[in-house]
Order: sequence, then C-alpha cells, then structure tokens
Amino acid sequence: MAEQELPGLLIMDVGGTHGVQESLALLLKKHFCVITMKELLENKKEMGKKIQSIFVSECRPTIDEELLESLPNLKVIGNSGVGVDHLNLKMISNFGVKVTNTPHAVADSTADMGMALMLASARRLVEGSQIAVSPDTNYFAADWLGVEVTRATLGIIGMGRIGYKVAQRARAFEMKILYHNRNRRSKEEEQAVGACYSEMEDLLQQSDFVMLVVNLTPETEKLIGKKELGLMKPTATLINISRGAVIDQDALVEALQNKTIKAAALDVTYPEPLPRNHPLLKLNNVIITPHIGTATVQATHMKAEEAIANMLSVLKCHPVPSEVFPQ
Ligand SMILES: O=C(O)C(=O)CO
Repeated sequence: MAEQELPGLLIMDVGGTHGVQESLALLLKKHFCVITMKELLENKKEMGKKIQSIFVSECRPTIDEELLESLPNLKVIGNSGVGVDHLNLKMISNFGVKVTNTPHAVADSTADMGMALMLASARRLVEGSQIAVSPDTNYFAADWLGVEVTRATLGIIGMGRIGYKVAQRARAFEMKILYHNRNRRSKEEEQAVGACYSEMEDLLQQSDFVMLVVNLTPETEKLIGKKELGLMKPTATLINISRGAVIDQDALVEALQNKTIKAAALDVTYPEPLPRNHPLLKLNNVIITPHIGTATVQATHMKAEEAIANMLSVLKCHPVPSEVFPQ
C-alpha cells in the first residue's frame, strides 16, 4: 500500500520512560501514516482529519477533550502498556473512541523487574555498588549482610498475568508463595506455581516480601496504608511494580523512618519522577527505579506489535484482542 493510503496515526509519546525510538517508529510506519504532535499542531485541520488512531504509553502529555475534538475521524487509542490510569476512559468513550492495551507484551519484563527489585533489596545491591566505587576501600562484606530470598515467604497482591509470572519465577527460588486477588485462581493454576490463596491480612502478616501487582483503580488507590504497613513484619520488604498511588506514600515514609517495615523497593511512585526533596529519596532503606518495568528492547517491540494488532482490529472492525472499558 502506498504511504498515503495508510491510516493516520498520531504518536503522543515522546520522552517519558518509554520514548518512541526510531525502530519503533519504523514498525508503526509499516502499518500507519505516522503523524507527530508537532505535525498535527502545524496543520491542525488537515492532519486532524487524517488521524484515525493514537499510539500512546504512560505518557506525560494528556489526551484531553480539546485534542479529541480536533480529531473527527479518530477511532482508537492504542495504549502501549497495560496500565491505562493516565487515560480518562469515560471521556474518551463519550467520543466513541475505543481504548486498547497490551497485557501480554508486558508480563515477562514486569515480572522480571519485580524479581530484580526483590533480589536487589534483599542483597543490598545498590548500597553494595555504592560502597564498591566509594573512596573508602576499608569495608567488609560482613558489615553488609543481606537476607536470602530463597525459601522466604512472598506475598503477591494481584494475581493477574504479571502476578502469576512472578509466582512462576519465585517458585524457582523455592519461595513459599501467598497471593491475594479479586478472583481466586483455579486449583490447577495454584498448584502449577505452588501458590496459596490468602486473605490480605494474613498475607501481610506472614510475608517476608510483599509485592504489589494490581492495576490502579478507585478500589486499589492507597490499598497499602498505615494499617496495612502496621500488619507487616518489621523484617519485611514492600515491592511495588504496579502504580505509585496504590501505596499511601506518606504512610510508607513514616513506616520506613520508624522501621515499621524493613525496606521498600519501588519501580513506581507518585508523582513520577518524585520531587528531588521528597523524603523517600533521603532514606537508605529504599530502592527507587524510574518506572522501568517494561523498559526492555523486547518488551518495547512486543508492546508496539500488540498495540498495532489492537488498533488495526478496531480499524478493520474485527474483534479487538485487548479492549479496555470504562469502569
Ligand atoms: O504497562 C504498564 O502499564 C507499565 O507500567 C509498564 O511498566
């Protein structure tokens, strides 16, 4: 097909943690006539009419009513990533526009990230790395003892695709796996990874590592607050690979300062990035990474491919593999 016959696609995401790379643009250009925000703004009327889809990830620029009003032929917003909390689904659906996400593409890389944070925190990798490169060469490993993940108890809150992948990995570490989820997994699925369903309270009380893998929804906002942190063991570590707002961050700061819990390892915070004077950045029992759960070469491409398949399905009026609906 000649380029001008391809459906117009607006790329929203520039910058952020998942900036659209050149190879990604090439992939998109195989199926779409790619239009940047700059090009749209330069020629709003003509470009606006061409655009039938928007490719977006955890973006900083927002999709607002003003933008949607300028795109009369828009049919679908293809989110590259699973979380859609940055999109106003109700408002978008009022424009008759569908939203899709990429739950398959993100699962392995995000689960890997959860394991990486758990191991890094348990074995004090960040502190160790800082010591190894510091001018002080008079240090002993015995001063920096970590704890073992092997055979420890892991509590997974949110047992969707990513949570389940975490459980598969944790099994290789012979971990005792507890999980809490809205819907209980089948017996076969539980047995396959050796995971036991648990009430939240029991999970929090028993786990050495608590990992948050839920979507951010009104029900999960501040799911972990002062009360929940108080239930955790003083030796426990909280790991968050979902969304920052799932934790009451002020309560977390207090719990870390008072040693209510031992440590936290966070790939997500609110806001992102944190203001440089934020108290979380001053604590030495916290590891923070800049929302890089899916920031791998493989996941970036798989997300784009999944998003492309979703968007093309909408444009061709085929069944849509991963449509997200307003709650
Ligand atoms: O897919 C998502 O929603 C992510 O946050 C990736 O890290």
